[in-house]
Parts: sequence; structure tokens; C-alpha cells
Amino acid sequence: MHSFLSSLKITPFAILDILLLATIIYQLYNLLRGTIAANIFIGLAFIYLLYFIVPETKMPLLAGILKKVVDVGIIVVIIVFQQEIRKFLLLVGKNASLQRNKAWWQYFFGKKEVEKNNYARIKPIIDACKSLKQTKTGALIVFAKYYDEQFYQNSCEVMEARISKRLLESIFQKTSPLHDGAVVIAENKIKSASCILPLTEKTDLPAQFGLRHRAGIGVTEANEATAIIISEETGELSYAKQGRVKMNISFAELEKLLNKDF
Ligand SMILES: Nc1ncnc2c1ncn2[C@@H]1O[C@H](COP(=O)(O)OP(=O)(O)OP(=O)(O)O)[C@@H](O)[C@H]1O
Repeated sequence: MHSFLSSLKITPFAILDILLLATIIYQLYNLLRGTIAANIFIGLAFIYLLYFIVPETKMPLLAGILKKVVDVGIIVVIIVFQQEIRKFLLLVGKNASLQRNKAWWQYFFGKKEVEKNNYARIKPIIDACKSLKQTKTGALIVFAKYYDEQFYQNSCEVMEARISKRLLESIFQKTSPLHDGAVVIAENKIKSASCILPLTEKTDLPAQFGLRHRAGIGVTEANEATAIIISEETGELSYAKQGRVKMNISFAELEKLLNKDF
């Protein structure tokens, strides 16, 4: 035991190695938590475990089949977890560069100035949400950190419009041809409206969550995006980020969240 411990060298790289691995496992856990993919992952982990146990029990047929399954395991993992791998890579790549830009901006222009600019940017959105809540008009507003043309444009009406309270109100009016689906905001513009988004596959959501909420959560799982969901039934505001949702948030909370994320 002593010689085992003394053979372990704790170098800075070993610590970095452990920290990186822990971060990757944590991000994977976040991506898979509460989804069907989590059950598939457990199933695959179980098969992998059997692959190690069965040869010890001298059952050649089962061992042979398990070996064949594990041999093509990596291909199975890539196919089954295609969406999750995409989300994970997006998270690793795009988020890192965005945070860096924000930090540089704050360094040069000071935090106060950034907050002031941000408030001017988010005010029309908050005002629109207040009015939509009051009139119980259902709405879904997505804030995409990167506007993935391929992802959004196939299912959306392209807008490229300046953000304004009245425009957002008009889009979500029940008589508007664009009211069905989501508005996507990116690059400080309303990029598109009437977007059909992927629905979350989560099975542990509140019973009152229908398609609008599922789409709002789904888009934040598939993309580097956040979403405001206004319920037509109750007028309640929810905020989705990285596949998780905060329900019944106040406007003060919304302002804080948008200040941070938009
Ligand atoms: N895939 C989708 N992408 C974007 N929007 C969608 C999608 N599917 C449905 N919607 C929007 O959700 C509306 C239907 O909402 P539904 O009543 O099922 O949702 P909900 O989550 O219960 O919200 P509410 O509380 O407003 O009823 C549709 O009219 C449409 O505008």
C-alpha cells in the first residue's frame, strides 16, 4: 500500500488531468441528466461491465457475443449519442470563445458601461414580456449565442429586424401569421420568427409543460442558447438554459438572467 502511494506522483499535470476529466464527466452528466440518452448510457455501461465479468464465468457463447458488441461499441456510441456529442462539442468550443470576448470587453470598457449598454439592449425585450404576460399571450423567445444558419433557417421565417417591444408584441399576437413557433434573437437582432424547434426528450418535466415549453428547453439542449417561455394558459414566465428551466420568474430575475446571458 505504502509503495503504491509512493509510486503515485502528484504533478501539476496529474492534477490538471484529473480536473479536466472531472469537468468532462460533469458536463456529460449535465447533458444526459433526465433524458432518454441517460437510460441508453446506463444500458451500454451495463453491457460493458458484463463484457469483463462473463469471460471469468466460462460462458464462451455469451462472451463471444459480448465481444462482438463491444468491438463495434464506439460506432454504436457515436450513432446513438450523435446529438449529445454535437451539444458537447458546441459547449466546449463556442462557449469558451464567447466568455473570452465578454471578459475582454469588460476589461476595456469597464463593468458599469457594459451593464448600461446591456440594459438598453434588454429593455425592449423585458417590456414586451411584461405586456405579453399581462395579456396572457403565449410566446417563445430564444437567445442564440451563435446563430447556426443550418439549424434555424430551415424551419424559420427570416427577419433580420431591430429588436423592439412593439415588433415582439405584434409577432406573438394570436392573429399574426408568425405567432406560431419561436422568435430567435442573435447578434442583437431579431433574426427569425415562427421557428419550429426540437423538443426536449426529458421525461421529468412538470405535467403542465406542453410543446412550447418542451421546444424552449429543447433548443437550449441542442444549442448554445437560452429561452424565455411565456405561458398562454397562465401568463407565467419561465427561463430555460442548458436544458434546465426556472419556472415563474419575476421581471427582476429576468433582467438579471438576460444581463448575464444576452
Ligand atoms: N416545435 C416547436 N417549436 C416552437 N414552437 C412550438 C413547437 N411546438 C409548438 N410550439 C408552439 O407552442 C404552441 C402550443 O403550445 P402548448 O399549449 O402545447 O404549450 P405549453 O407548453 O402548454 O404552453 P402554454 O402554457 O402556453 O399552453 C404552438 O401554438 C406553437 O406556437
